[in-house]
Amino acid sequence: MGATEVFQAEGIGKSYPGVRANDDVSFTVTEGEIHALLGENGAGKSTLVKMIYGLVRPDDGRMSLLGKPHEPSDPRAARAAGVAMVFQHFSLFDALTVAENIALGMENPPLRRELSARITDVSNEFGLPLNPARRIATLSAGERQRVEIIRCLLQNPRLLIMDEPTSVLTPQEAELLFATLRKLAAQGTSILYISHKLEEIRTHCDRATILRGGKVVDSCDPRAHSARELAAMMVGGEMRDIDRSGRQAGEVLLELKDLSMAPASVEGTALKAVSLQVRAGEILGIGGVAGNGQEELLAALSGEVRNMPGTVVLDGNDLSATGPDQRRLAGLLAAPEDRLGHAAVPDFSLTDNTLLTAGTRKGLVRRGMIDHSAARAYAEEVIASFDVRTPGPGTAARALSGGNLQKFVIGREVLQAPRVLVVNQPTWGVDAAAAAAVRQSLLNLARDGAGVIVISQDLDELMELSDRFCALNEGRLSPPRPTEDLTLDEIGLMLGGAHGMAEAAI
Ligand SMILES: Nc1ncnc2c1ncn2[C@@H]1O[C@H](COP(=O)(O)OP(=O)(O)OP(=O)(O)O)[C@@H](O)[C@H]1O
Repeated sequence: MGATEVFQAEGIGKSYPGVRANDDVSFTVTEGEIHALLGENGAGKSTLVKMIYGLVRPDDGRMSLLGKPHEPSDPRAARAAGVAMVFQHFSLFDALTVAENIALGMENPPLRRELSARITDVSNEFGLPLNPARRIATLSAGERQRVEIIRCLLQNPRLLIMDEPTSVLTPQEAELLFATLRKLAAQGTSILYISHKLEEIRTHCDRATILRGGKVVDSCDPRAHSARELAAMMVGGEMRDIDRSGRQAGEVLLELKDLSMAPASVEGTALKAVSLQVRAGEILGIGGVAGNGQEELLAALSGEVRNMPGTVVLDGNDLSATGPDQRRLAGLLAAPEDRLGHAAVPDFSLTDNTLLTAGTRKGLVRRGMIDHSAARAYAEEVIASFDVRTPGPGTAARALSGGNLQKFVIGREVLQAPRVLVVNQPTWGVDAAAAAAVRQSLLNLARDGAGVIVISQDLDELMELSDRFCALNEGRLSPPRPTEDLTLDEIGLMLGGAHGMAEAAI
């Protein structure tokens, strides 16, 4: 045994109804190590870290931290033992300042002035620029994450858990985060890191434990493997290549003409004279840092927000005054970014969740009557076609792992054969194999003659999928450019000045 052990799990098990989420999981994290947890959606990563952080109790096995038994009854006990966790979804109050939010999470907060000074110290020490007096509402996603990280660092954790921390960050913000994690590791803090971004894990992690179906199937030095090899270990088989063939741009299906729209909330972004065309058989990629009007654009297209006459035209018909149901019937479908709450009702079964968007177009609701067996059959079709890992269509949406719910949400729209499909962050939190499947389904949809708009912060994804690319920047859409000719530098320029970018690059 070389390096000092900080955390150890031995034979950990946890079952949910119909699912063995963790099965005989054993692994060790050593001092100052950045340790990746890898696995497909539903492999059991979140369940495992929730047990370490005291949110879930294991059914079997033992954990130890710094040589002592680790059996936290709640997160407070886990924090007291030296474990901190940064979640995928932030839990910050928009109306309060950075310092006020951090004070709220502390057991014995010091006086505000002293706390602000400590926040500034930690932020300087770890290169995470943050002003303690700023209101959360004014911060970018990357800055909000810094608040969460600094909150954790003030506890001097021995083990810091991060669940998909870079999925909301710009490339510059992600670099800043890794520089911070390196410093922390050099000081002896151990980091347990969940991510689906394999290149990121290869570059920054010292060790990887790979889970499949709740079991540890491998452990390796990720730097010694290609991303493809890591993906193969996760799925237990070879990755298939994406097939981009067979697409041909045809007639214009959807046209936005000078679409302007007030923001949905005070924190929102106004859309400013957005114009675009989507042709049959093509994928239009829209890049940009979150918060630059992406949600507003999706709401304007889905019909959740009505538009000025003549601004949204599908197949020559003005849809601007119509709501979501009429747009779906006409063939304009949308899958929003926030899957739990917006795209799906958490407490509804998957069957009932099909009714939300497929009710009319798939004939699951006729003259106000729900056809339950048709809805169930459609849910089953989505589950089978999109490889959604779940005990069945009666399962509540909230019981699915994040990536599996995303596959369900995208599948529910794709299988309705839209004329035009708009998706926002289609593979956010989705594992490499499932992301490839989701992307392939969008390519196939376009190949079969639909128009697709992909809104995403993942530039690699946009380069892989889109025929033309435009950037959304403070509610303005740049003119489209053919993706083939674009270099990453040019894309950077198109995104340049986007909200949060300049600051993150400092
Ligand atoms: N509260 C719960 N109730 C029922 N089943 C659950 C619950 N939480 C997790 N599961 C199930 O346990 C399994 C493991 O889920 P978990 O969220 O740990 O996976 P994951 O590897 O983190 O996935 P992802 O990468 O998609 O976040 C999944 O099949 C999931 O559906």
